[in-house]
Amino acid sequence: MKADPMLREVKVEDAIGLVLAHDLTRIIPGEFKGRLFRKGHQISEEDIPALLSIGKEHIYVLELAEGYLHEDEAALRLASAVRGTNTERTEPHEGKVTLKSAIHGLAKIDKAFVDEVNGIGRIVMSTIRTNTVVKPGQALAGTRVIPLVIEEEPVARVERLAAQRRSGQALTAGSLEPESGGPADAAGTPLPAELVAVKPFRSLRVGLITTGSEVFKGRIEDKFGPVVRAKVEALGSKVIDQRFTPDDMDAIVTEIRHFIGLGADLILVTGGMSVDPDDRTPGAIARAGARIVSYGTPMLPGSMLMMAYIGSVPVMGLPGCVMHDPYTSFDVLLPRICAGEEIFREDITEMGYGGLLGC
Ligand SMILES: Nc1nc2c(c(=O)[nH]1)N[C@H]1C(S)=C(S)[C@@H](COP(=O)(O)OP(=O)(O)OC[C@H]3O[C@@H](n4cnc5c(N)ncnc54)[C@H](O)[C@@H]3O)O[C@H]1N2
Ligand code: MOO
Repeated sequence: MKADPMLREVKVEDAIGLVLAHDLTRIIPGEFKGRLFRKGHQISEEDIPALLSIGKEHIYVLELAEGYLHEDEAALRLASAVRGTNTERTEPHEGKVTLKSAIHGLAKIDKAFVDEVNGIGRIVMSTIRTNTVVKPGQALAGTRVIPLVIEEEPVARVERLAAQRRSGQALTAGSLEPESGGPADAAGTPLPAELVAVKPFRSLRVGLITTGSEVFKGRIEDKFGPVVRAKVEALGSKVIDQRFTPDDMDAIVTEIRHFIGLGADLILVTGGMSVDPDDRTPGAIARAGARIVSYGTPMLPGSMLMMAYIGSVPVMGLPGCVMHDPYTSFDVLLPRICAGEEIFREDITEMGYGGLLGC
């Protein structure tokens, strides 16, 4: 391999007293993968057998020229440029910097920005998917550059892209010219964008309505309530009350209005969502005066879910599979609602791609 002009190649036996230019990794399959020596380590005579054992007969000593960055510094600058609210940054490790969540919340990752950065070349920005629920300490993004030493320009370009994106200007691929289409408020004023960030969950007061004559009349025990309650509580919200109704539209409408009157932040109506004559929930949500965002969600399981709003209060019709399957369309939408986001028709339609999980 051709040596970089900033790196002086030295035989290991001649390296005593010199300083390593980068972390050195040891891999023993099935046992160990990690750093054997840290960048900046001063080589001593005892290190020589270990270096030879990982195949190093020569090492690089770093002499950085003007306008060039070491991989650690480049990774740090990239991570700092993209880091948003409620994130923590690690120190470089083997040339990589990780951004982690500082809180339990909803990861927000700007996919278009990530694509743009990775299109530059020799720069890696690897992230989890946006709208993932994350715990404190969970990794959100990793940054690194491919060469050990890189010109400053591509890193500075990411910094410029990040600054422009944050200031609410979307970018056309490959250019730094702003275009319309960035995040904006209702008046069309551009909003600052987050590139890698975590939104905290709000504590919502949730009204739960369980429909079904078989449950109402005591023929079977309610199994929906405990499942929904656990999902709501896991996100830091609370079910303020659970009301039961038979398969009767007026009764369901009455309970929806009851929770609106109580000032609930979210209303969940379980069961009665499919095609039987006794399935009254979608009609009841509409009759209660809701604006229907969608009846039908292109995700399996969870295809019969209804997303609606009465004023600003989200109302969801939850099909039977929410009680049965561990991960459905409800588990995609609930965290976003708990993070204070409004769900639009487009959010629903894009759930189809990758949404076939079973059922
Ligand atoms: N021909 C079609 N069949 C089905 C369709 C369809 O589009 N066409 N959709 C399927 C999907 S998807 C689902 S999900 C299910 C059920 O949806 P529903 O929300 O209408 O569920 P129910 O009919 O109300 O109940 C189904 C099943 O679950 C029991 N149940 C309901 N609530 C409770 C509760 N609180 N506790 C315990 N058990 C409950 C209920 O007794 C029924 O056995 O429909 C598919 N079929
Ligand atoms: O809504 Mo069903 O909810 O796809 O199994």
